[in-house]
Amino acid sequence: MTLSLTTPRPLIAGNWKMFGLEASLDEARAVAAAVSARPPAARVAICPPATLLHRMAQAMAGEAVIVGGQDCHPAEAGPHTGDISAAMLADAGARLVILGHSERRAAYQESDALVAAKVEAALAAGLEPIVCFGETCDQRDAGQAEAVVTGMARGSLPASLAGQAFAVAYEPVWAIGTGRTPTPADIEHVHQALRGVLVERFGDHGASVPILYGGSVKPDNARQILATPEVGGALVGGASLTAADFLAIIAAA
Ligand SMILES: O=C[C@H](O)COP(=O)(O)O
Repeated sequence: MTLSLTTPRPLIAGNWKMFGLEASLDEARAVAAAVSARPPAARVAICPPATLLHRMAQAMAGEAVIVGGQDCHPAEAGPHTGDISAAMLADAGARLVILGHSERRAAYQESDALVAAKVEAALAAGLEPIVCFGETCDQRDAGQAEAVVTGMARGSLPASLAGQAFAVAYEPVWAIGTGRTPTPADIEHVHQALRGVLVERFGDHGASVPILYGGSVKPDNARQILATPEVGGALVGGASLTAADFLAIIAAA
């Protein structure tokens, strides 16, 4: 990864999804111990399920690992059974939150407008959002990847992000959990298009917002993916569940 003085540190974020019980905290502790002993070039985050958030944040206190949530409700509080607000995430110790992940867009019909409202809620609670976009296999095959992803970005990134700390993630749906990845050229192409949207929306600030890649990032492909122009980090699913694999990806940044 080529870094200039104006390039922010890359971000390597682990998304544990709906995996992890109390014993899994040992993996996070192992990650924290390693990155604290030998600080990496990248910022490191882990986003556990909500049940582990508070305990992980306590375990990571004073460590160089940021703890984050995987979603939040757009409202500050209210009668929303089963939901969690951004303020609750922050209260539990989260400092960032993943929003608009394709698994939520697909399972709960989350629209770009809803994702944008969640981003507003996250900012109000002082959380750094990681906002996700990605095309399906059919959309890629139809040559629509760039148009789909930039359209999602325009609809999901509210103007209030101007000047705020945030990241975006390009996650092709067909690459998530499949072991398949786009070519570096294809990743660069979509990231360049996303950079164009970020600059169009946020000017100079948009030029420095990290654009993460996510979708089957593993220890054996991380170095190549992270060296791709315009890749500012990774959003890692399965390989973030074990300290050994996640640390290998962190070391590649
Ligand atoms: O949020 C993470 C992504 O969905 C990638 O998941 P994966 O690394 O298991 O493919």
